[in-house]
Amino acid sequence: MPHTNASLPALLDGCAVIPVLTISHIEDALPLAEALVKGGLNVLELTLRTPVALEALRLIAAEIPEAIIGAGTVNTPELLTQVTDAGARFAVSPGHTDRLLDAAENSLTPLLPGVATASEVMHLMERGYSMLKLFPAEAIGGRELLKSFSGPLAHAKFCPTGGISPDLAPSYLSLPNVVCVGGSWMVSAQDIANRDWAKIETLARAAARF
Ligand SMILES: O=C(O)C(=O)C[C@H](O)[C@H](O)COP(=O)(O)O
Repeated sequence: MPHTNASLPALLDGCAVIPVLTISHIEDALPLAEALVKGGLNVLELTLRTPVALEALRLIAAEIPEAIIGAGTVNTPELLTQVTDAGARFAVSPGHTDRLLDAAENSLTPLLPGVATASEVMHLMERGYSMLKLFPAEAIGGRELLKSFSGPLAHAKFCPTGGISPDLAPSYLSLPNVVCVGGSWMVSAQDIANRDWAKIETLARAAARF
């Protein structure tokens, strides 16, 4: 039986906001994840955009058991294998390819694949996926696009990400086809560079109330 991401809703249960992390310095990994978890956000997406990302993933997975750590930017089958080995509980991609979906079918790590069009939603639903990342959400129509999808693609559920601010997040979350939103507003590069973990925790706490 090929794997889809049917296990994702249970893994993300109760999570409305997924912080999208980009870590440039390995020594930031643990205090950053700790601040988010303390603020009430325990599902984290760590992007593979920096040279230390895999090591940071491994560290958070090993040291912070309260965190449900997933990997973002998982754009190839090779990366899916690497993040699985590093301890990722789920993987996220900005889009999808047949190679990536074939690899995900044989992986125990559930994939949240990215979509931007109705055809892509149909393609993924045909392959057994009903929970999808809408990316880049704001740039491609955001809430209006999701409302338009809800009629003809009623069974698809989304985690919109890309350009979502704390002002916009609640109105995304009020849509019936939105399960959670992803965003980086509570983990800005500037706050991480300042090692302002208290501010990040405060922003996380506000997001956890959405
Ligand atoms: O690296 C990836 O896999 C991504 O797709 C990145 C993130 O989903 C967006 O960059 C988050 O968007 P912002 O909230 O606008 O910062």
